Amino acid sequence: MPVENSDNQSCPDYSNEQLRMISEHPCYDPKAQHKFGRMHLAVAPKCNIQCKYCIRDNDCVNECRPGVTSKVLTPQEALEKTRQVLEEHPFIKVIAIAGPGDPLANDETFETFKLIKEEFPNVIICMSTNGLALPDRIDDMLDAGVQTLTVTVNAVDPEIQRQICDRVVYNGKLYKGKEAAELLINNQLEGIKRAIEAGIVIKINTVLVPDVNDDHVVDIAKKMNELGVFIMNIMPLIPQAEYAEWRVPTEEERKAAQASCEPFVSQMRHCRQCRSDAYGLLGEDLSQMSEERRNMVKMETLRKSKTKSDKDKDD
Ligand SMILES: C[S@@+](CC[C@H](N)C(=O)[O-])C[C@H]1O[C@@H](n2cnc3c(N)ncnc32)[C@H](O)[C@@H]1O
Ligand code: SF4
Ligand code: SF4
Repeated sequence: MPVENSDNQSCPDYSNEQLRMISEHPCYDPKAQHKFGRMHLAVAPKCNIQCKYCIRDNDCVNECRPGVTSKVLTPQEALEKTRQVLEEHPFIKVIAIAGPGDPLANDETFETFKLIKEEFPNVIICMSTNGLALPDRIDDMLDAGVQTLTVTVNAVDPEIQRQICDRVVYNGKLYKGKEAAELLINNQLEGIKRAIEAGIVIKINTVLVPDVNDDHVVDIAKKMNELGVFIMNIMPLIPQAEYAEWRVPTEEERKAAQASCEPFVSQMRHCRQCRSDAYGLLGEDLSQMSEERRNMVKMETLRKSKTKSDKDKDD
């Protein structure tokens, strides 16, 4: 069944199973965001590239941005956390690994997913990567049960990419400058193509960096359309690291970028730029709540599920 989208979009035909996953994934379907939650397991601290806007931090309790976590977990700790959280919050349907580094640069990612898939075969397994190692790890990802995947694509032109990331380590070798940017883009495009062929549903993240890639996002969207990417998430730059002095794109600039890309790839407009250990509904990160507030949310969830089962019995 083709997914509803613009006329000139070369969307693959999605299977019923893929459509079910999309409808239960709070980032892929805006209607799912108030019903279903996701949990990020922070098991992946290392990264194989250095984006000029990224700072990865552990022990951050109060900061709410990508790349931070309170603690890096081992695969076994991640499994135990999943047991506890899914029991208390059964509305969480997606178990994801999104850092604090790059999931494909950490073998713990695959160990964790295998443990989780064995015990919770019905959850949606999701991952977020820069895509450098994607062509090499598709089979490992399929073995580990990955079904939905986000790739961060900030440029499809190496001259623009090198202004955002110009250092990558691939097969033990350091690449710099334009060569690094070219390698990253080629692997991302090849990896996305192969992942889609393998049945993985793809979202891309694009960090909107004013005066660097803002006029270029539409070229990214056109390329993603050719590949059959499901949805594109244009996120505003959080100024830090080498981009600490850069300006944040205005709301108008972000909306204009989304509008220019919409004819080519559907746009996600409800991203919360979550932490690497966020869990719960998108707008209600339980990792950031006090014990007391968490218990209130838990009681409310139990109350709602009891009301629903009472209503189902009556019907
Ligand atoms: C922390 S990364 C983890 C996954 C993976 N390493 C990646 O880059 O896709 C998750 C997302 O946060 C984004 N991100 C990191 N630092 C950011 C910043 N300063 N401003 C906006 N987005 C940022 C990344 O580009 C990526 O899309
Ligand atoms: S790929 Fe992800 S974790 Fe690595 S430097 Fe870039 S944003 Fe940070
Ligand atoms: S950062 Fe955005 S895309 Fe990722 S889990 Fe949060 S809301 Fe979804």
